[in-house]
Amino acid sequence: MTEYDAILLAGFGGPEGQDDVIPFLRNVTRGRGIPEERLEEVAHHYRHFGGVSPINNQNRALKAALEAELSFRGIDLPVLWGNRNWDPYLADTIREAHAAGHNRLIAIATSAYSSYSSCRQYREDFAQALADTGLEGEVHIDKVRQFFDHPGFVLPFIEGVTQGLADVTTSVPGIDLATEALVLFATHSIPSEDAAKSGPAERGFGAGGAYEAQHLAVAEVVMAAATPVVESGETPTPVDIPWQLVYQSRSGPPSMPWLEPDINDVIAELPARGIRAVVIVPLGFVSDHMEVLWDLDTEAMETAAENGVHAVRVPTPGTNPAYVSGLVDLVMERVGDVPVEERPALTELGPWYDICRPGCCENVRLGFKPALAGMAP
Ligand SMILES: CC1=C(CCC(=O)O)c2cc3nc(cc4[nH]c(cc5[nH]c(cc1n2)c(C)c5CCC(=O)O)c(CCC(=O)O)c4C)C(CCC(=O)O)=C3C
Ligand SMILES: [Fe+2]
Repeated sequence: MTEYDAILLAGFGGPEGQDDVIPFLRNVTRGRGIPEERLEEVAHHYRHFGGVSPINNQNRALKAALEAELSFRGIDLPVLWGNRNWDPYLADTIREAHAAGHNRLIAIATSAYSSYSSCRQYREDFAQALADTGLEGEVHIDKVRQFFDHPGFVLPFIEGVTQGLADVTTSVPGIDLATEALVLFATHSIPSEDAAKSGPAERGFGAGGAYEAQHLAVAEVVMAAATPVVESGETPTPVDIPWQLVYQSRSGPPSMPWLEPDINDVIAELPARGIRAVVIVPLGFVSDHMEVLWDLDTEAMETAAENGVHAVRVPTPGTNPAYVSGLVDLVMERVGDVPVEERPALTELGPWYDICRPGCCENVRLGFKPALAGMAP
């Protein structure tokens, strides 16, 4: 048994009004070398929605759903919510936790895959929050494993793709799913250099690192489970529907390589490939972020319409009961010190590590920063 006295739900944070937009963007991009034009562009996405990101309300809803699930299971752990880049900030949440007597926290970061931005940066910000509050040695923070292949995270995507393919079949009469449809698994692009450094070096993941390998492995699981089976003839045969991993939300200077191809470039080529419909899966996102509302629902949908391609976007896990219950399972496997071989994982890559390996997801440009919940370098 590992004794924890609270769950720390660690979010990214987002603006909640027009006045928050610029200060929020400055928080996110401090020291990052993001070009001014890119910031203006992103500010415009937020301004379009009244300066309000959906992310904070998504996290409020997730917190409430986790509390309900914990109470239903009779588990006495409060859920404390803190963000990396906006109010409520991690440091404030941790200070309040300590004041209320909670000193052994198990963190859930709202991010499923391995990379600097999606794992290590959360761990660095935990370390920074303890330094800022002077609570090093007083408050202890562990973090649940990256959960890209946990059934709770994957099931909502399986439901969504199944539903999306059914929608395509009815909306585009006579479509042949095997030749005229395409499932696009979309995730956040990251610098190629960060991708290569994602995950432990000794696992030998190749150029795209653990980040790309994890997305590809989960996409395969989703396709295998969501593919319709044709019942005609002797043996039911699954329809072999083409799918592809694509990237979105590229930032940084144009001279710096980021993961490609971009979802819009791929959609623009679809008429030439004879594709008439796409199912867009926000595989890299745990809930409706600005990247989903703008980059997918606005931009990618527009590109699809311009090219005469029917497009449906699958829901994010959000507060899907399977996801909420899966997150509680992830906490409870740590509380119960459940052995690795008994932990659920739907791909060969997992279950991922509780304690990140030395050098895992380091950022070569920003240099070394202390991080919690990992092995000593
Ligand atoms: C992998 C990844 C995730 C997924 C993992 C996770 O979920 O944590 C993610 C999530 C998010 N990213 C978000 C917002 C932003 N990300 C930016 C910048 C960047 N993201 C990066 C990567 C990722 N980002 C990177 C490599 C940069 C370049 C600068 C840097 O190296 O840090 C910028 C600056 C402007 C721009 O450059 O686009 C903004 C505003 C929001 C909030 C959205 C909302 O408000 O709903 C969320 C959830
Ligand atoms: Fe981001």
